[in-house]
Amino acid sequence: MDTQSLTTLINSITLPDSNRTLGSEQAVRNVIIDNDGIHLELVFPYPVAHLIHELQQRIDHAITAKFGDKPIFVKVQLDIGTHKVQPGVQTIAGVKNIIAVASGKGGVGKSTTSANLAVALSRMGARVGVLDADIYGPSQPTMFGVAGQEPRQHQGKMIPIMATGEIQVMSVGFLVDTDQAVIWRGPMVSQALQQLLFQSQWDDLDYLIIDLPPGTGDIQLTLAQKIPVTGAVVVTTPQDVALIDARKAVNMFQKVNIPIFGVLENMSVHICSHCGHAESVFGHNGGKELAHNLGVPLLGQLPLTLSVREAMDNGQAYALAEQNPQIAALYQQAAWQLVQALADQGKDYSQRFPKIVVE
Ligand SMILES: Nc1ncnc2c1ncn2[C@@H]1O[C@H](COP(=O)(O)OP(=O)(O)OP(=O)(O)O)[C@@H](O)[C@H]1O
Repeated sequence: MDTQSLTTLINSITLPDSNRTLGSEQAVRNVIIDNDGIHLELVFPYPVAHLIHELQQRIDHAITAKFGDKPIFVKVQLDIGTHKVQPGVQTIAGVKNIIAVASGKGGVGKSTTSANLAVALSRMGARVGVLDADIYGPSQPTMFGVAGQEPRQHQGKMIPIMATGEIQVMSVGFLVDTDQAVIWRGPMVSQALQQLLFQSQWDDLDYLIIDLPPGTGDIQLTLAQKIPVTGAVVVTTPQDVALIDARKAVNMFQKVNIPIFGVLENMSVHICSHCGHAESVFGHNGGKELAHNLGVPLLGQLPLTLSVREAMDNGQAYALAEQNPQIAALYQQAAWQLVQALADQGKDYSQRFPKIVVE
């Protein structure tokens, strides 16, 4: 056994639930063979805690089959970078990547999706935040069970509220009586969103999820023009009225050069909590077809289930994932596809170079 052939073998191993290999991800560093056994270091551009166990088994199998039984020591590190955003918009300190979660139509489960994707990403080992940009109807404080809390101030900045699972949450719901916000007009709404984002002291986030209000109004315009967005997730139910509006949201992102990382179909089927019967209440596969037509991944098809509704209403977003492995697996699969799509985006190196001024 020599290092070269061992490295070639390790490079050919595929990642669980992916067609990527350790080689295609350039993940393999420092393969060392010594008296103790085999030592290898893997570096990934996305969180991988969810797949480490299976990956380790694949590595053990492959090496043992070819080179016989030897102790194998695998060290895993994350190197999640900052990726490109719309031209002309600067990235923010403390936030590597912003993911906008949008829908055309209201009530399709955007906030539910935002909260659950955040939980999934956190459980996968990423540093995650959620910004509730639904100024007229903030729901993240409720879903994370932190409603009524007030962010502390530090050196003129607001410290996001820490929800279970180490998720940093900011919402207009922490700052104002939301009944007042209903009468706000365009410029105030836009101002509020920018304050929430830029005046918060985000602590080294790999991903900040922005839960947008439905539609393509003032908030979306501000987002497109002023906020450094790496990409978007579009949430829809399978029914035609939701899909028509979802396409409008897609068009908006495409116009402003924000890539769509995928479509998540919510409320795909209703699962009866008594007999387990699945019924397509809102039609069949609409989100799947939208994703296909756009040429983007279908991140998942989430059922309409009582446990999800109850968990969201009771501030149990994190507990849902721990108590309901089937639902957790669907969101994890969605988050896994999302971070892979995001990692394919070009990197942003603008912060690394000094500005050159020609006089
Ligand atoms: N998969 C699901 N199963 C059961 N209930 C769900 C599911 N997805 C969302 N819900 C429930 O549907 C309601 C609306 O969901 P949510 O608030 O996430 O939608 P939204 O698109 O963010 O709404 P809005 O347009 O008001 O911002 C909530 O009560 C939520 O708990």
